[in-house]
Amino acid sequence: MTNTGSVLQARGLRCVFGRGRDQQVAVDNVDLDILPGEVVGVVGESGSGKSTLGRIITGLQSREQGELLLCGQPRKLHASSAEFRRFSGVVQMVFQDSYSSLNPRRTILDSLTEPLLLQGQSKQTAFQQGRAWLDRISLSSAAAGRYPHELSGGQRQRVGIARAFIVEPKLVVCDEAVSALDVSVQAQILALLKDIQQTQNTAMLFISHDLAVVRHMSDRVAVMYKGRRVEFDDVTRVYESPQHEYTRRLLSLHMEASL
Ligand SMILES: Nc1ncnc2c1ncn2[C@@H]1O[C@H](COP(=O)(O)OP(=O)(O)OP(=O)(O)O)[C@@H](O)[C@H]1O
Repeated sequence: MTNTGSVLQARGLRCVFGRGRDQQVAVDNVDLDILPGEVVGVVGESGSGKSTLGRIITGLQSREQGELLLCGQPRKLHASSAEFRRFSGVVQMVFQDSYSSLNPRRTILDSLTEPLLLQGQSKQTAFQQGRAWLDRISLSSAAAGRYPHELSGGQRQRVGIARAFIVEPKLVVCDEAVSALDVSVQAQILALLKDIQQTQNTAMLFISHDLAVVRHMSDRVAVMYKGRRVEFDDVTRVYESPQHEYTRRLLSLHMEASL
């Protein structure tokens, strides 16, 4: 695979869970590329392999096969904490449940600045940046010393987003980043995410089962079906003239649900 300046280049990714008759091919021969600053949405029904794909890219999940380059650097097949750390300045993740990225026993400022400290920054510089980020995500300075359970779901997700972007990674994988939030809060969080992503010109893999949200956020969209990427194109083209039968079905279900 040649390095074309893409933030992410993936060829033939494959991930299998279980053995024998219980074997489940979660991600099956998936190719993907993401350009600097581009937002690629991933849609598909439950169990189609969206999260597994995102976890392979962030290094939280091993894969059996496939080449994966992040900013031209090959990522190993096996997930490990060393591999995760090696790429932490390049790729970060925003989880559905912000409790997954925030340690319940650590203060908000400690959790927020952890990625900076892992990169070797001094505590003083990291805390300074952390406080500036709290301001940027519209949290008061009092939030610095609070614990995750003392914040609302929306505030926690703001911190989860800031924690992912604080190291200025080239790529952020968002897995159902707003699905756990009230509809009224979702729009604010999406606006914040888009604003930070555009200001930092960060590429994003935006995984969601919500087709309207993906259309709003993405430049291109990949449609997953039974572990396969069945369509991958400009978001308007996919939504207005879907080529694959499964995409047409998914879109018509979405239309019915929104009537
Ligand atoms: N750790 C695991 N162990 C065993 N099977 C798994 C594991 N993670 C995922 N799977 C299986 O892999 C398939 C893909 O799951 P995945 O979570 O990637 O789908 P998804 O499209 O993200 O679904 P959802 O929208 O419900 O989160 C599913 O059949 C799932 O049951």
